[in-house]
Amino acid sequence: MGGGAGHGGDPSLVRLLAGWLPRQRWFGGKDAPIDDLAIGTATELRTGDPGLHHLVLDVRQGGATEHYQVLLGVRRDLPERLRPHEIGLLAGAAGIAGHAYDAVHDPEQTRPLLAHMAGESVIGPLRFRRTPGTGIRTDLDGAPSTAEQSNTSLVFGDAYMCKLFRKLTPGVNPDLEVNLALTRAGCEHVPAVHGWIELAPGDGAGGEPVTLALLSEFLRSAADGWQLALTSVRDWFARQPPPGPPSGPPAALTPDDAGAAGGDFAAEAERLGAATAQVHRDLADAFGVTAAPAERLRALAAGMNEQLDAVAEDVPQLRPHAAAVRAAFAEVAAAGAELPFQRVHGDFHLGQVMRTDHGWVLLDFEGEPARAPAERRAPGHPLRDVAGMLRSFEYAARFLIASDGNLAPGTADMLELRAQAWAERNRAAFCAGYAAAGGPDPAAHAALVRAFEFDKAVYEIRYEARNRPSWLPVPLRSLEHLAGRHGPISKVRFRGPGHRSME
Ligand SMILES: Nc1ncnc2c1ncn2[C@@H]1O[C@H](COP(=O)(O)OP(=O)(O)O)[C@@H](O)[C@H]1O
Ligand SMILES: O=P(O)(O)O[C@H]1O[C@H](CO)[C@@H](O[C@H]2O[C@H](CO)[C@@H](O)[C@H](O)[C@H]2O)[C@H](O)[C@H]1O
Repeated sequence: MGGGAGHGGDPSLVRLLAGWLPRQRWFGGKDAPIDDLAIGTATELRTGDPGLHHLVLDVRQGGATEHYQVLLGVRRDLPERLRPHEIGLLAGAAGIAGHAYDAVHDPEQTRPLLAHMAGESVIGPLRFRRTPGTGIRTDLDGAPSTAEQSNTSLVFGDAYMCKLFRKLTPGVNPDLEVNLALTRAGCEHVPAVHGWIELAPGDGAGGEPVTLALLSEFLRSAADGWQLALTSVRDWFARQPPPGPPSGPPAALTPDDAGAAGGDFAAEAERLGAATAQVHRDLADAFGVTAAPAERLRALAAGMNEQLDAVAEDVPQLRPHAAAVRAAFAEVAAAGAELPFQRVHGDFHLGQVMRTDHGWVLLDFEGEPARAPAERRAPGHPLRDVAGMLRSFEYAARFLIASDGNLAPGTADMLELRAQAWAERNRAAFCAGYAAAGGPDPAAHAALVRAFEFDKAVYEIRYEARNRPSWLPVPLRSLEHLAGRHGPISKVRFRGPGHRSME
C-alpha cells in the first residue's frame, strides 16, 4: 500500500509493534499468531519532540496480509497520562530515540490533522482532503471517543468526529463513499462529511487511493440507539404484571402491554424504520438499482451456506439449527423473480444509529468488518438491512438476561417471555414504519427477510465467538427462537403506542 520514507527499517520498532498490536481492541487478527510484520509506509508528520509518524503496517498471518494504520508519537519523556499508551522505548536505530506511543491519545498531536485537512496538505503519500464548499476549524484538539467501536474515532470539541480506519481496505472506504454521496444529496439521516485523509496508490498498485480517515459532523446531544433500546427493555423488565385471579398465578404480559410501560420504544422504532426507508431511497438515487437475476440469488444463497458451514465447524452449538437455517436459504435460491439490488448499509444494528433532536441518523456504512471489501460494496437487497435491525431488537431484548449470570431459573423464564414481547413489538413497529415510508414491505417478503435474519445470526455467532465469547448465548438463543418462528414479524401487528392487537 503506497510508498514512503522514515524508520521503515528499524527492527526494534517492528518488534515492539508486533508485541503491542495483538493487545489492541481494533486488531482483527487476535485468533492467530503474527507470522511477519513490516512497516509498509512511514510518513513523518512532525519533527522534533514530540515527533509524529504515520505508519501503515503490513501484518502477515496464515498466508494473508492485512494492513493496519497507526499514528506513532515519539517523546523523549513520556508524561504520566500517556504511559498506558506506550508501545516501547526506541534506542535510536533509525535516528529516532525516545518513547514510542499511540498518538491518538495525545491531544497535542491530533490538532495538526484538522489543519492539514483544512489546508488540503499533501505529505509524502498522504493526501488530506476537505469536502468542497466546507470550511474546517483548526482550533480544536481531538480525544478518542469512548464509544465501543472497531476503529478509533477522535472527537474534536463538539464540532467533528474523525474516524481513523484501523484495518485498511483497498480503495475508497465505503463509509466515505456512501456518506459523501448522501451528504451531497442533502440526506438528513447521515452526519455531514467535512473532510478525509487518503493514501495515494503505491507504485504499480494503480487505481484508487486508500481511505485512511473520515471527518464528519459530531452529533452533539445525540443518543445511541442501543442505549435507548436497553433503557426501554430495563423499564419493561421492571414492570409488575397485572394481578391475576386471587388463587392463580399473575397474568402474563403481552407484547402490547410493552406499549403501556414507561419508556416504550415502539414509536422510535417506527420512526427509525421510516428513516431507514428514506436512506435506502437516497442510496438508490445516488448509486442506482439493478435487477438481480436468478443466478445472483443462487450465488447469494451459496454464500450464506458457505458462511454457515464455516461457522458450524468452529461453533458446535450452531449445528442443531443448521438444517432449519439451510432450508431458509434454499427459499432464496429458489425465488424465481428478479429482485432490485442496490447499495445498502450492510451491517445495520442499533449501535449504528443515533437519535438526534431532528430524528434518526445512520452511521458506519462500512459493511460487516469480517467480509471481503468487494463484498461490502456490492449491491444487496434493502431488506438485508431491515433484517439486521430486526436482529438488533432481539439482541437488545435478550442482552440483559444473558449478561446477568445470577438469575433464578423461574425469573430467567419470565424475563425470556418479556424479552420476546419487547422484541416482537419493536420489530413490528420498525417494519410498519419502513413500509409506510415506501420501503419494500417486510411482511410481503417474509421468506427473504427470514433468510437474511438467519444469515445475520450466523455471522453474529462467529463475531461473538471470536470477539466477545460471553455474548455468544445472545445470538444462539435468538437463533433457537427464530428457527421456531415462521414470519419476520411473528403474529403481532404494530398499530401505534397503546393499541392492543394480538392477531
Ligand atoms: N458523527 C458522530 N457523532 C457522534 N457520535 C458518533 C458519530 N459517529 C459515530 N458515533 C458514535 O461512535 C460509535 C462508533 O461509530 P462507528 O462509526 O460505528 O465506528 P466503528 O466503525 O469503528 O465501529 C457509534 O456507535 C456512535 O455511538
Ligand atoms: O459496529 P461494528 O461495525 O463494529 O459491528 C460489529 O460489532 C457489533 C457489536 O459492536 C456487532 O453487532 C452485534 O451486537 C450489537 C450489540 O452490541 C447488536 O445490536 C447487533 O444487532 C449485533 O449484530 C456487529 O454484528 C459486528 O459486525
